[in-house]
Amino acid sequence: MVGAVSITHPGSTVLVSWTSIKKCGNGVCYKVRKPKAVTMSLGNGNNEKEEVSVGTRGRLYLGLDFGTSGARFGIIDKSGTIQAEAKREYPLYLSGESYDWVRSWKETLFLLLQDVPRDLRKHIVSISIDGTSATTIIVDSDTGEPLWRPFLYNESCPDALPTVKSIAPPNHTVCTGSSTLCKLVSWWNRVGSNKKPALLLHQADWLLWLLHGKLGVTDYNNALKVGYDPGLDSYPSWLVCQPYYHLLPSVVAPGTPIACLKEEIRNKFGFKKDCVVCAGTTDSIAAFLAARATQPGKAVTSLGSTLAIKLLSNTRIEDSRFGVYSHRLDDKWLVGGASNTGGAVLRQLFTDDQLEKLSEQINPSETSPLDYYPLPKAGERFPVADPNLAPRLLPRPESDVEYLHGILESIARIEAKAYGLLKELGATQVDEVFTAGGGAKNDKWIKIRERVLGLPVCRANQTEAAYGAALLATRGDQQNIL
Ligand SMILES: Nc1ncnc2c1ncn2[C@@H]1O[C@H](COP(=O)(O)OP(=O)(O)O)[C@@H](O)[C@H]1O
Ligand SMILES: O=C(CO)[C@H](O)[C@H](O)COP(=O)(O)O
Repeated sequence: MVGAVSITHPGSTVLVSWTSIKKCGNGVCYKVRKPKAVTMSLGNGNNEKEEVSVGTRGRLYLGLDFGTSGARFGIIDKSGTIQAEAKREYPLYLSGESYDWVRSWKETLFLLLQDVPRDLRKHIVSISIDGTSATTIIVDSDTGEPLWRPFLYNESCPDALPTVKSIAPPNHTVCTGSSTLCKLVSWWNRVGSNKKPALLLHQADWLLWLLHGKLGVTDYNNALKVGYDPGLDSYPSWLVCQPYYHLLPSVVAPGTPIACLKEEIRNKFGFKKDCVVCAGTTDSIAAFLAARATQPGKAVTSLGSTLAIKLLSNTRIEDSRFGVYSHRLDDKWLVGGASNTGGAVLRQLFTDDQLEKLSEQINPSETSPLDYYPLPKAGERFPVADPNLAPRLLPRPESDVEYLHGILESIARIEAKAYGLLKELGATQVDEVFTAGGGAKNDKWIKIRERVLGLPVCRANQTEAAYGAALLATRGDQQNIL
C-alpha cells in the first residue's frame, strides 16, 4: 500500500483533506473525501481560525461505468459532489481463441465494490451502471448464466442483416450489422432455435442483475438497438411477431429502481439494507448526463476508445445508412451515433504519457496537411456505416508530433462531418460541444476541434460516464417505489 496525499479543493471555502491516495494493488487508485473537523476561513473579520466539523454523511449514490478499456465508479452526494472515485482496467482471461469478457466484467464489478471505501458503503442508497451500447449477452433464462460468448458493442453480424432489413422499416436503427437485433438474429439462426430457454441482456443489464437478482430487465436506451421504440414505449409490432421475441427483456426508464441490493452482497460488503439497484443506460448517454447539458443544441462528444456523439434535439432522426439514431432523454431526443475512430487508435500507437508529451508540442492553430481516417481495424459505424472501411494512417511523417497532430485533426474532421450530417438530417443545430472521456484531458485537441468544428468546444465539468451513472442512481432514490 503506497500512501500519497492529494488535496483537491472542491470549489468551496471548505478545505477538505483527502485521507489518502492509496495504491491498492492491481493498479487500483482511489481517493477518498471524508468530512471531518477541518479548518475553514469563515471571514469573521478577526482572522481567528475556527474549528468546525463538517456534517456527517448524507445519502450517497454509486454510479459504475463499464467502458471499453476499463471500469470506474463515482460516488456522489445529493448536491452532486464527488465523495470517492476509482477505476480498474479489465483483467484479461483467454477462453480458447477469445477473451472471457463476462468473467472480466464480473470480477471487475466485485473488485470495484471492494474498492468502495468501507465507511461510505452504509450511506449509499442507490446504485446504477452504464455499459457499452449493443454489447449483447444471451443468458439461460433460469440461471442468468451466459449461454454464449458476448457480442461486443462494435462487433458486426452482417449474416443477419438481410433478415433484419426484411422485417424492420427502411433505414431503421437496427438495420446495421452492429445492432443488437442483428446479433440476436445471428445467434438465433446459428443455435437459438434449439437452445434451452434463453434471454437477451445488455452488458449493463447483466451486471445490474448480479446485484439485484431480477432477471430480464433493461432500460430504453440499451434496448434501442434491439428495436425497442422509446417513442411508443414498447417493442414495435414487426418485432413482437418474430419467433425470438420471447427472448427480449422488459424495458423501464433509465434510473428506475428495480430491486434492493441482494442480501448476500449487502452482508458481504456492508451496504445498507434498503440500498436500491436502478436501471442503467449506455456509456455515451451516461457521459452526456455527466455533462449536465440541458438545452437543445448542446452536444457531448465522448472521446473514449471510440468517438460517440450526442446532440440534444427537439427532433428525432434516424438513418441507418449513416449510423444515425436517436435516444430518448425524458421529453427530448439525443441524436447521434458512434464512430470506431477515437482513443483506441491512439492507444495502438502511443501511451497516454506519450500522448501528453507529444500534444504539448502541437500548435493547434496550425492546420495539419495530413489526411487520415484513423480506425483500430476495418469497419466504421458513423458517420459512415461501412463494415469494410479500411483504416487510413499513412503516410507517417518522421516526426511523431506531426503524426499525432495529423491523427487528432483527422478525428476532428470526422467529428465535424458527423455534426454536419445531423444538421442535414434535420436535427437541432449544434451551438456548443462539451467533451467527455479520456480525450477530454487534451487541451490542444480541444483547440484543434474548436478550429475544425467552428464551434465553442470545452471540457465538460464532469468528464466521466460514472458520474452520469451516479446521477441516474439519484433518480432512483427519488422514486422510492420499492
Ligand atoms: N492526453 C490524451 N489525449 C488524447 N487521448 C487520450 C489522452 N489520454 C488518454 N487518451 C485516450 O483516452 C482513451 C480512454 O478514454 P476512456 O474514456 O477511459 O475510454 P473508454 O471508456 O472507452 O474505455 C484511450 O483510448 C486513450 O488513448
Ligand atoms: O462505442 C461505444 C463504446 O464506448 C458506445 O457504447 C456506443 O456505441 C455508443 O452507443 P450509444 O449511442 O447507443 O450510447
